[in-house]
Amino acid sequence: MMLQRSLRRTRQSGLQTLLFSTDRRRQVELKSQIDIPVVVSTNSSSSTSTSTNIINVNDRGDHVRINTTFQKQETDAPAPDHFGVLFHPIRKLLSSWPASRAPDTNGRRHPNCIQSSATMADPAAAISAGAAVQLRPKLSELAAQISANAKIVEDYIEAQGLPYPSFATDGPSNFPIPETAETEKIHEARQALLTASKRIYDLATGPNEYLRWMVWNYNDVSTLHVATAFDIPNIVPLDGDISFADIGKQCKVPELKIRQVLRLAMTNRIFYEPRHGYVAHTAASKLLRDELMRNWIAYNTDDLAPASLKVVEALQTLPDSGETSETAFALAHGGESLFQFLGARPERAKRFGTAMSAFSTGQGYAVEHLVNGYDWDQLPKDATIVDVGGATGFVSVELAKAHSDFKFVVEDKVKAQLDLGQAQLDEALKPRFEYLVHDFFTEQPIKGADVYLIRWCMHNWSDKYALIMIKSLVPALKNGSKVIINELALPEPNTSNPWAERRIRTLDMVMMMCLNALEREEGDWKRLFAEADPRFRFDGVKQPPGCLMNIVEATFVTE
Ligand SMILES: C[S@@+](CC[C@H](N)C(=O)[O-])C[C@H]1O[C@@H](n2cnc3c(N)ncnc32)[C@H](O)[C@@H]1O
Repeated sequence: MMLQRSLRRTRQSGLQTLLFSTDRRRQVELKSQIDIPVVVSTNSSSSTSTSTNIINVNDRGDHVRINTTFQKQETDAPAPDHFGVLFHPIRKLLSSWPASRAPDTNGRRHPNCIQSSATMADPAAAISAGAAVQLRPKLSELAAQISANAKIVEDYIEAQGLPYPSFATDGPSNFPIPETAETEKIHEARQALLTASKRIYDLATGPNEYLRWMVWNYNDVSTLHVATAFDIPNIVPLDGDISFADIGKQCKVPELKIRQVLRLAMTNRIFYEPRHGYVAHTAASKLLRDELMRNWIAYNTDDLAPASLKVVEALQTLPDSGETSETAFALAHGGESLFQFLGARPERAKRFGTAMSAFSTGQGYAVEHLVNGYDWDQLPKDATIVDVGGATGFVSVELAKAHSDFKFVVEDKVKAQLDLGQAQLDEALKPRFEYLVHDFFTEQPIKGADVYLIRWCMHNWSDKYALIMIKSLVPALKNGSKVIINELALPEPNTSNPWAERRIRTLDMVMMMCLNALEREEGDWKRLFAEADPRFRFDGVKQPPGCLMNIVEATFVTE
């Protein structure tokens, strides 16, 4: 009866919440509106009767409804804690969240998620519980979450004397709170703020309007396209303003049309009108002067947007293709694959390179996550690492700095990249480095290395080619050789922070559109290794804390 005693105690004390310890890593708040009739718990045996209950759980601020069916159970095992029996299904749900799938950037389940991933007993049930989280938020609860989390964030900014977030011309271009161990909680609050804000906006819009607006988003993209293509961010002075008429003259576009475009852009806080007929910069429009941002926008508007309108045709005419030449991108660009297209246009290739670096050099993608997030010390002290598709070898260089006896072979098909890496290599590292032109679709020439590292290469290729890539390694592998792949492993739906999830699912879609490729789930990785060779032991997927990428590992076992 310990649960009943606890509930009674809570009601008597007038508290609104109970603290429920699920595992050593965290505590979950449960609203005290729990009314579950039959629970028996003793020190030596436990039993529950069958009953179906709807429990309103507030899991760190999110409202969740879970339908729980309890089977009648008799067991001699001591109840793990006073909620252990009653909440066994929920407890299982929460604690089965595997460390290898740390779902948010800080290695914890996102506060707005209740279900775990592959290892859960009934992922489908959990996903539907997760869907309930997303589909049935209450406006007032969301508003309360927004208010509470905004206060946490604001208090921190003010206490630290940081610049206040703003779209004013002198506003900071990034959210002002740095990502450090100390600010972890503040960033959690910011994430919760973003998630609740999006939900309340969607809810208050309603499905009908929401859909109409969603499909109109290309107009927003078009304003960015026009602004950057006509160099308007550089025409508008950093201080002061300029008339629509003068912008029109400089762009050789009628004033009226410039005004039409910019006044829509202004609704997104890109430029603003400080006085009638005049345009000035906001913090966002100022960023459009930045070369990385302009490359990112141009790559998306010129190269990808036309491809996005060809996805239907690609799926209708070439649904099963895994070829890079049979993609929506190729349909939109005269039959050229992305690689052919870039190969024939050095300027576009350069722009693609900088756009990609803008996307993937952020904090969550830093090489240090691979250097610090994998147990390299388990390898022989003088291990040989082959950096397959390693470009200049910059990843190997970082590993070499941390492990003074490791040796490296950097392989790439593009000799120019290897030459550049070799030219930049520190004298002290030279004795431990080799560079080799190699096509990763052909047999691996470096035999018996301890690790074959593949970073950001596999997601460019369909399973057909990913399989060839892994099989090409097999003749070189010795017993115990490891294949380490460092890129993404898609989480189960609703198990990660919703913003991170949208980002990687968008990337997944882009990989299909451009290359008939994909971002893979843990199960996809496991299947690839099993298909490549039965001697692979799949060791799983890890996500270092704070990292947006995953480390996929398999060991070749012959003895
Ligand atoms: C996205 S980059 C990844 C580079 C690096 N591993 C990293 O972590 O940033 C992909 C690399 O694969 C190389 N590559 C593409 N096709 C290749 C092939 N068939 N054989 C070997 N390298 C290839 C490219 O030249 C490029 O350097």
